[in-house]
Amino acid sequence: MIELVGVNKTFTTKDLNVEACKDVNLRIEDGDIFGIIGFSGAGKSTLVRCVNLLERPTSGQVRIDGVDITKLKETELRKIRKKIGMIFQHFNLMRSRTVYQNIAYPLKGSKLTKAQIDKKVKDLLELVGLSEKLNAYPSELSGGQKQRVAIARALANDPKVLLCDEATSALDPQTTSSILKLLKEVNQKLGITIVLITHEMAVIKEICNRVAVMELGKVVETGNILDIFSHPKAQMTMDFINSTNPITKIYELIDNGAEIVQLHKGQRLLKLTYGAEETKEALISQLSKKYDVVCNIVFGNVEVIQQAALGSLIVMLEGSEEAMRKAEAELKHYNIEVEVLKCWNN
Ligand SMILES: Nc1ncnc2c1ncn2[C@@H]1O[C@H](COP(=O)(O)OP(=O)(O)OP(=O)(O)O)[C@@H](O)[C@H]1O
Repeated sequence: MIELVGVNKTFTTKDLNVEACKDVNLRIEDGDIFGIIGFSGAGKSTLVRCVNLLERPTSGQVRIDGVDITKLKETELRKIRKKIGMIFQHFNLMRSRTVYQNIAYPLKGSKLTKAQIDKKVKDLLELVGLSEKLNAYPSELSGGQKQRVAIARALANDPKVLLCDEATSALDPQTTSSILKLLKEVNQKLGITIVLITHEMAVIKEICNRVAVMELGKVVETGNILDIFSHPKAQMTMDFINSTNPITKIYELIDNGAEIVQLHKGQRLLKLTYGAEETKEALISQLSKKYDVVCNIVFGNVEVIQQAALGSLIVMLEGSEEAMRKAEAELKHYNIEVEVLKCWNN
């Protein structure tokens, strides 16, 4: 388990102090694929580099399996670092060495025999699907292939944790997907905990089970991926979620005064977000019967996150003020997020 306790990191330059991480408290369980999302400059890279002390926190603790590694001597720290692999946006491969040599490099000075190293490298190449490229040089590989080599190299020392610093940001969507699939395989087959930083919610959605949202050095929200997607609290989280949901087209339509969102007296436009549990209730049809409101679906979207359905609906509600207020309260009672997008009088 990784715990960050009250982690602060301030960079002091000639003319200013930058507080890159402010009082960060996080707990990452063994086996998690933990995402850290934030815009550029939010402090994600600094935070993830604090986990293996590539950056030393200005204050606070970094506990790995209960041990505060900021207090360890250099030799002890080196041992811990071997158990924390890392991959980067720009791969950081050694250009003058072959794929095979890149992967074997971290095993230099290990107790393994040459034959054992050879087996290990070949097994890793097979795991990342690049067995035929063992004698190629990095310049002869695509971006996705380079990242596969970097993953194999990061796994050479049998780490317990793999830190991924924007590992897919330089890759096209299809290659991103294949690398994320590989990371998931690494997590499931080898039981390696993955900490992944990104500025793309689509990446988080595809493989993470937990997420922390960072803004200006602070963690503004953290939780299970489905809870975060179905009931986000921080504005920053909502912005990230909206960035991957086609339903947010509605905001553009409202801004442009499109016909489809024009309201008449007694109408109200709502956005409803609901998780798997809530979909079991036929709530929309019940509402109409119970509260004498008309509820028309304007459009909707359902996506599957961590094998659970998450729905969003844009609905037009029509009825008396009292009836609509009660209908909205009923929706909230069933744990459905209700956002009033527009009322007839404004
Ligand atoms: N070595 C450094 N010296 C001074 N300031 C730094 C240093 N490293 C990072 N910073 C500053 O710390 C803040 C957080 O940077 P960081 O790279 O952690 O953010 P990020 O969320 O990873 O952004 P990006 O996605 O653009 O890499 C930024 O304002 C950055 O300029």
